[in-house]
Amino acid sequence: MSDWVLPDEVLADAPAYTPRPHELADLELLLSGAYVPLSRFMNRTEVAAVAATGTLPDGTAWPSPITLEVPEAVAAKLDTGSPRGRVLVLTDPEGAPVAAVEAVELSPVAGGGVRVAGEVRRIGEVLHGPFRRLRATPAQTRQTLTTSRVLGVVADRPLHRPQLAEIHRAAHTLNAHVLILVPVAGLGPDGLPPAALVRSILAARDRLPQATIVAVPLSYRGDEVRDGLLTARVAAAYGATHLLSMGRGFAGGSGVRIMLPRQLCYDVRDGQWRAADEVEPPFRRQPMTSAEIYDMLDRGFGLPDWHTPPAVAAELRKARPPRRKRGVVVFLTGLSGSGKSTIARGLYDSLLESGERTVSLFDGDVVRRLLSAKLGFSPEDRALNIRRIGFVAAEVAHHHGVAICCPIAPYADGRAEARRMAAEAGGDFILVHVATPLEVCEERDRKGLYAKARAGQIEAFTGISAPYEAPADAELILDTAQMSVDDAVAEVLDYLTEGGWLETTGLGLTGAR
Ligand SMILES: Nc1ncnc2c1ncn2[C@@H]1O[C@H](COP(=O)(O)OS(=O)(=O)O)[C@@H](OP(=O)(O)O)[C@H]1O
Ligand SMILES: Nc1ncnc2c1ncn2[C@@H]1O[C@H](COP(=O)(O)OP(=O)(O)O)[C@@H](O)[C@H]1O
Repeated sequence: MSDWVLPDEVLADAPAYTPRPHELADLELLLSGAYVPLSRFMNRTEVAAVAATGTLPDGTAWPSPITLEVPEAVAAKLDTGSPRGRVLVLTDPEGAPVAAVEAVELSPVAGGGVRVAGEVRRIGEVLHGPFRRLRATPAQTRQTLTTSRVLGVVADRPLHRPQLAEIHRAAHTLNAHVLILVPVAGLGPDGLPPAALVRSILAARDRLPQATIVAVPLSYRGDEVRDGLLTARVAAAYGATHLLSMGRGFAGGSGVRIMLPRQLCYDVRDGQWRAADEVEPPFRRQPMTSAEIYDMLDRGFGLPDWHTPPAVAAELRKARPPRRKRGVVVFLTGLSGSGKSTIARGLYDSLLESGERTVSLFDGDVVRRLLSAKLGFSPEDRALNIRRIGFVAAEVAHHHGVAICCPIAPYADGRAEARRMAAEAGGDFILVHVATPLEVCEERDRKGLYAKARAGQIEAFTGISAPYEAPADAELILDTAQMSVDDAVAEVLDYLTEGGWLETTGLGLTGAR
């Protein structure tokens, strides 16, 4: 830690900025000492060293850059040369100050934005968020660990019986206390929201050996090897001497020894989980894969007792109700005049008629008049428009409703953000690309806008003078040049029915024109 002095009046005058979620998670880890010996956002030399050699300049192994990037407008308010001018207050998403960073170096990054390097200092407690009581710091956690061996387990997925058996076996072999670290900085690899993951782990508590459970703001960056190394480092900071690798490619070299799991299987003769080679094939039952587990939950089947303790199964049923009860966002994207609103209305009417699900329609006109009043069509305004739509749609999905939205949404980034928001709210997201060719949309020109755009009377018109990034991740693609309105609506309804979001019976198509 630095001996950085930070008087109150300096803080009061300092600019404030809310970092992105993964940066806030890094900030928490820096502040809590989980990234020891690192205590600051990295500077250029450190980032270069990590990229080139996988070490900090002092030789400490370090897999990933830990950086903070701010918009140019924020960086412009900082003066690295002056002790008062280089203070940046970092706030949580609600705007409450969490920390200050001493911006000793600013470096522009490709594609806009400026990287801010410097020490961080906590200036406010994070008071909110579920399961705060489980957020012990590494120092607090280490104090409670009295055994010489501590088996770390990064529980980024729920613990079913095979994993529980594995933990028992490893803890017994090592004669170690168990330290369960639950990553809570974002969606888990199975797409479970953090609070649901923690609940599922707590539900397995009485099936664990003596264990300490800690929620850690760890998030994965998408590179399994580096993520594994960083996780091992964090586990060591929390006091783990060993780390049980549960399907993840952890690697040693960070002060912990990696325990490779043995593939256990269920022995139908006595209901025990044993190493596969200890059970003869006719009596062996393999653990279920994540895909099998989630498929059962999606279809509303209970998880079997031989595989999952009932209390864990109950939590997972809550977190992931069957699709016919789960919230879902149906997001139609496409050019102006492609047919989004017409299909959305047909779908909405059908669902209202069937009465099977609660449904909200966020039609373009209503959105632009109310939710996004005063926004225009610059890339920034469109992004904000889609963020707002994605936000309210995710809230609908959170409460198990169906949200239908039909903005042009021309940018892949905005659509991805809407998808993420739905997932974080525990809902599903179905992207429907209404892929009617531009010529057909222009030919229809229902509102006469294409003619005006061609005549240069409307600036930045999608498809003419502004981009439309065709999705590569659409669940459904409809070309309305080739089909009737009824058929287009029926395709979406079929998709929802086949996927289990709607019951198979009772849907008429009378709403579609
Ligand atoms: N410059 C420009 N580009 C595209 N569209 C324009 C523009 N100016 C006005 N309009 C009208 O606004 C409707 C699109 O609004 P959206 O909210 O769906 O757009 S976006 O998702 O924010 O890009 C769109 O309606 P739809 O035809 O229903 O798609 C147009 O009628
Ligand atoms: N299969 C179809 N699906 C949807 N709209 C269609 C179809 N065939 C023709 N159309 C016509 O295309 C136009 C689409 O307009 P609209 O739904 O407002 O598009 P958008 O919301 O994408 O701007 C409507 O006049 C509609 O009647």
